[in-house]
Amino acid sequence: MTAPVLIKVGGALLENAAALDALFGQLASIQQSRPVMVIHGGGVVVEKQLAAMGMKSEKKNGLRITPPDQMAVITGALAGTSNKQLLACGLKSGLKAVGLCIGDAFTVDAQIMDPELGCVGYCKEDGSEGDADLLKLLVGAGYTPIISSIAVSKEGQLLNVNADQAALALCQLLNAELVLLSDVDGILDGQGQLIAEIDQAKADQLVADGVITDGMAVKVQAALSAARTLGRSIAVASWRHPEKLEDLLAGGAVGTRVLG
Ligand SMILES: Nc1ncnc2c1ncn2[C@@H]1O[C@H](COP(=O)(O)OP(=O)(O)O)[C@@H](O)[C@H]1O
Ligand SMILES: CC(=O)N[C@@H](CCC(=O)OP(=O)(O)O)C(=O)O
Repeated sequence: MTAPVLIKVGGALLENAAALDALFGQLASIQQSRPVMVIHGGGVVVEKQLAAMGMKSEKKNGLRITPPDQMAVITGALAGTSNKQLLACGLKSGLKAVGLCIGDAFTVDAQIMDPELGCVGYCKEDGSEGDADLLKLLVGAGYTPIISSIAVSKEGQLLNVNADQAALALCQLLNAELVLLSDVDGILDGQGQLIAEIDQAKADQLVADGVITDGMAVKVQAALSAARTLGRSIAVASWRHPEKLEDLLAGGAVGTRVLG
């Protein structure tokens, strides 16, 4: 089987119906020649739904502190609202889309990351304890899995996994080609210019200088880790330009290449 393409999309995409349609149109076209899977976030949706319930939310080093009493709302926002909205868009685009989470069939093995963060999940980075069977079955039969970052621990607890970290675990499990799509053109330098290529040393420097912060710092670490273990670069680009996706997959200069 050709290596699948794993596209990670960030939450802000869910608020942009035109961009969603354009992206899924491209994915349907790519799916003609190679399998596609989508892993998604939905931080914006989580924030809106927590606020609507009168709940406060905070992040620490780019990760959402997840008290147990917020887990039902967060699960609903990610595995429910966000996942099913993307599913609907995928189906409309002609894909045989299926909406899942990383906990289905214990695809990704996750455990509590740090009790101070509450129900935040940590995935084994190399995917060694996951189970790729379900996704291989679906992808082999021409389905397009659309997967949220809600995990289930071995003890049966629902966990909130950062979607970039979930993407990292999945791409390692499936040896997939990972593309991280966000609301920016790629990783930007101190002048707001796109960085074409970045390695660990350059990333560490930009994080230390406060140029790479918040969610982008988590994303870059996930991409560096995947690039290192898979032995190939990982692209960080924008979902605002889906027309560039095929060029990106063909190795063109689109977004930032994160080198291992
Ligand atoms: N150096 C940087 N280059 C680009 N974006 C950055 C940088 N540092 C911080 N960011 C922020 O990271 C955001 C993308 O990360 P995140 O919010 O987690 O996105 P997503 O939801 O797409 O995963 C950008 O919208 C931007 O505000
Ligand atoms: C632990 C943690 O931070 N979970 C994230 C999961 C969603 C996510 O990562 O969404 P984006 O890709 O849109 O940022 C959260 O609750 O926001």
